[in-house]
Amino acid sequence: MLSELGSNLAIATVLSGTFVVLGSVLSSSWSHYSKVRKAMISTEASPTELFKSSIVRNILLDPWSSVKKRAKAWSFLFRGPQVIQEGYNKANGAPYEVFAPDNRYVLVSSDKHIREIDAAPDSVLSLQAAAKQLIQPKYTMHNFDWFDKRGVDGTPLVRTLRALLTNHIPDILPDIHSATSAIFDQQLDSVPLRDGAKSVPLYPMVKEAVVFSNALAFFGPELAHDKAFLKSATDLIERTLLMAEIIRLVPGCIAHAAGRILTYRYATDKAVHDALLPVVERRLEERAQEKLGHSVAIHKDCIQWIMETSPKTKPWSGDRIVHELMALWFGSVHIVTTTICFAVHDLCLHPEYLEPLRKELQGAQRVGFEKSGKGLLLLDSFIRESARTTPVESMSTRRQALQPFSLSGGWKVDVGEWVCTPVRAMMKDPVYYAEPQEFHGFRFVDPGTLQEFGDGPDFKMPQRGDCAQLTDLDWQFWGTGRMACPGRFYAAAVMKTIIGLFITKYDLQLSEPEKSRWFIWRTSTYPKPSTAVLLRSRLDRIDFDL
Ligand code: HEM
Repeated sequence: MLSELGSNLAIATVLSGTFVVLGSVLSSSWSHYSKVRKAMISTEASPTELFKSSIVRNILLDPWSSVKKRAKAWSFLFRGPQVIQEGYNKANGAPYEVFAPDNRYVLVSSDKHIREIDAAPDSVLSLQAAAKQLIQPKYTMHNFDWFDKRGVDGTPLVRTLRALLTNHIPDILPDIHSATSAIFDQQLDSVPLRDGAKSVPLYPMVKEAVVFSNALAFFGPELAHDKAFLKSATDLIERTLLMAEIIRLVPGCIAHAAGRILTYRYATDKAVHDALLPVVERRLEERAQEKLGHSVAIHKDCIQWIMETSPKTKPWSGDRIVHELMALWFGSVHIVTTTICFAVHDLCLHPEYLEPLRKELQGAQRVGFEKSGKGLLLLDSFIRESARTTPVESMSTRRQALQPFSLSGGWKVDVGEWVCTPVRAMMKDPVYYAEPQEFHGFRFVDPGTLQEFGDGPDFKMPQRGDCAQLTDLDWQFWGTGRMACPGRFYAAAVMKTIIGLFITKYDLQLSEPEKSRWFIWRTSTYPKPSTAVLLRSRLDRIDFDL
């Protein structure tokens, strides 16, 4: 589906791009012409003076630059990370702008400007509004018309994830571990053994494990074991990506019609909604029964916690809870899957890290991880370095302006435009990281900790003393301040569990290391679903049991 997504988007883009570049040049020329005409009527300026103005010069004398500008905006779809990097290199720490076909983004990287974004009220800069533009929930999430402004009807989701799910991690890790191990065994069973190894496409293998983990954590064991539900819920993610992109790219006047047709033709949101709703309604009923003094089943999952933390004065309806769960599902499965895939690629490319990581996973550190869902410092550093060198996202801290917003120094963000951070470029900047282009899996480990794991190769630590951890908020990976990802502790624990299984169960290498392993769409770098890994079962393995 992801490769289908890539090729469908490419074809749709080339076709609609040609029309829209021409159309938008014509329409922008027309609107500039009208502005000039109005200006001529309303000012004292002579036509000659006005003719010298930049607008007239640009549009009437230099239509070519308008075409170039639009073409560049469309090229953002295929080379977004590069466009952002080029702007970053020129800006020298100052804000700068980039254009996509459907929007203008102002990118900021200094501490001062990032703090200004975080301090702006939700009624001025909104993460929710940016997310709404990104995934078009009205069409992709069963008509979910969420609020632009955060917390209008409470923020039970943030409390659910940040506190309740985080505390619950040690309880669910053993199930996630054993289910993932079984998923891996099953996937390998269907593949022939050649020269002692099996070649398995990595992305579907990881996706199945993440889908199970998140379904268990969010919806509970009943739905996590329902294969038909998991299939629809998995399709929902990739179709949402595809549909939202098409709706964003077609001209505004036909976006609604396109949305309706796509919903009718491709959507799986109804199936997911209809499977979740009775479960949620049953929970609401149980809560009512409990209030009357009846004893009811105990559930520990996000359905239950969102219900319990929703505002007492105006509790959320079943439908509202389901919509929130669907958005949570979409936002979490994909990013965790892709981040794990790149970390596994890095394990294949840097096999010298495997032995110390195995020692850690089979030693005393593991006990701490089982109890708290935290720790495993070598693996933590390896994942952080992998995400630093190959981040899925090139933009973070996205905020859409609901009112005009000005940054200190004069940069303006108009209503509808976004302000965000160039996370990928920042993570490759020598200002923040020594030898930023090089991969050093134990960059963030304290040398004493590394020594405990013995006499392996002499790992280079270009940033001695920097013991930053995966879940720390100093690197834009999880966003900024009060909006920073509330699911990061869960995400880190699941990533360590799944990557830990690859490390302890297999010797691994890329099947075709010379082939490209990713493709770009807008600001995202996606692992190619066809990339396969050669897995050799480690007969002498002591499994990383939980
Ligand atoms: C590698 C995995 C993940 C990454 C890189 C990631 C990254 C992010 C980022 C960059 C933001 C925006 C923060 C901002 O703009 O300031 C965010 C928000 C969010 N994330 Fe994650 N995330 C991940 C996994 C998860 C998971 C597994 C969950 C759920 C368990 C989750 C739930 C959320 C929610 C609900 C928000 C919105 C927070 C709000 O509205 O205040 N994320 N995440």
